[in-house]
Amino acid sequence: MANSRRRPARGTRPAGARRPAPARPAEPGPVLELDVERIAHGGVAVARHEGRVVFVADAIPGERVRAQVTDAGHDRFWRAETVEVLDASPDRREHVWAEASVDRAPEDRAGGAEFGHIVLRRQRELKADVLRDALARMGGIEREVDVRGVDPALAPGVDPESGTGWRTRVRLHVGAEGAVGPYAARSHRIVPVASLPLAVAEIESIAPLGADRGTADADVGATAIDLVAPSTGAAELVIRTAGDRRPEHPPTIVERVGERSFTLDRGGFWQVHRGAAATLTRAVQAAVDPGRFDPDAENQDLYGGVGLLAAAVGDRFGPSTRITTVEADARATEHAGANLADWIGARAVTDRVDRYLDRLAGAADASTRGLRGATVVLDPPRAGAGRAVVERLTELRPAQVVYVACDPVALARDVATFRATGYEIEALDAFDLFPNTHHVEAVARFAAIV
Ligand SMILES: C[S@@+](CC[C@H](N)C(=O)[O-])C[C@H]1O[C@@H](n2cnc3c(N)ncnc32)[C@H](O)[C@@H]1O
Repeated sequence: MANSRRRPARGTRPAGARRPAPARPAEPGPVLELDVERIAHGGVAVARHEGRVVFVADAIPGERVRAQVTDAGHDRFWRAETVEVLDASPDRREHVWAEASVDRAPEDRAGGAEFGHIVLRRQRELKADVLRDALARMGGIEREVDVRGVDPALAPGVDPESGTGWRTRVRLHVGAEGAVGPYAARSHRIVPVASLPLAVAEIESIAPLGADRGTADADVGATAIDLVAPSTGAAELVIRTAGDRRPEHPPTIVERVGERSFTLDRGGFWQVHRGAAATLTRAVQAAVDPGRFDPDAENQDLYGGVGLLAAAVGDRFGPSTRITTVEADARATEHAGANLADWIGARAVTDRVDRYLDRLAGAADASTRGLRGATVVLDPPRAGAGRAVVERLTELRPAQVVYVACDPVALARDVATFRATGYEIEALDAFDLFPNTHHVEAVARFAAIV
């Protein structure tokens, strides 16, 4: 069971601790001088060597770098790590996290901040490039898009210049001999760190960092330490062990977004950037086309979590708006029901979205409207909604779908399915909810073209 706040004694190797992955894959190759061409999905850059693509980490398009090939085991491409920057981009800066810097050996670079050496403006341009390229190649549409930073007014404490101080959830791993830290950039090797600059200050202040604080969590069989800083109440530290099971009544926390409060399990899903929930609330409200919105239709918040985006829709269109939030996790649905209790028209359902849509399709006949005329908010996990869900959803002919996407390639694949089923993108916005990483969030509105 997870336990919080207990600080065990220093010491021995934990029974269930994960062994670090080997620092290098099996087939390291040569050190190359590479001209870096463009950015690829996943935060690595693309260069070429003797006709072969080389994915190179910690480089910026336009730079010339020396890179160690770490994986030469593929015919079509190799992987490499920058070990020296020979001709630096004007957009290169000192890494915001010293422990993730290119000055360190690649295997000792902390993961999770793979754009931290790039000025924010350029990070956002690169994210826009990836999104535009994915939409063109996989979605078949040419579309310009800007990636916008979070409005500083929505994220107190976040530094809008460096893009630090935003992460409200952090997982540190506990390894052999009690080492505690994030994983290295491209392996499961634990990198002990003295700072967590991407995290909000409350998390940094309670995290077991640095040699002096060390950790003895290993002694209680800890495999990870989760740090959670909700927008109300104190930050918490939760020790995870190998046999962890979710307790019947997990501790809850409360997150505030504007005037609204959302209760959720402490370990439950919540948008990670301090200003993300408010940013997406605004973005979804702006994305819904009021001309297509019918408050009496069977509006849906699919992959609804604890009801954040259903609330966004309800707050825009009024308390009698009908909306059903659908979520696979029963505890989250329970919270969604309570969080949305002041809406007469709100319902929370525990189900997998694919099964739920199948049931709706089965029930939609002359006597029910199904999703005709409805507005659907779709906020799937990183893998996207997928072809089966998009096909089933569009068969039900909603008036509009507002898709919140945290992966450009998954979005682009789903765009292709939407288009094949008679829906087109009408609006697209993108937000930098993960500064100093390669991740980007997009909000798109689809509507039927026939
Ligand atoms: C990206 S989160 C979005 C949650 C919510 N919209 C928010 O912004 O807080 C995706 C949610 O989908 C849920 N989920 C994942 N797979 C699902 C599925 N197949 N059917 C229903 N819900 C699912 C997860 O539990 C998670 O709460």
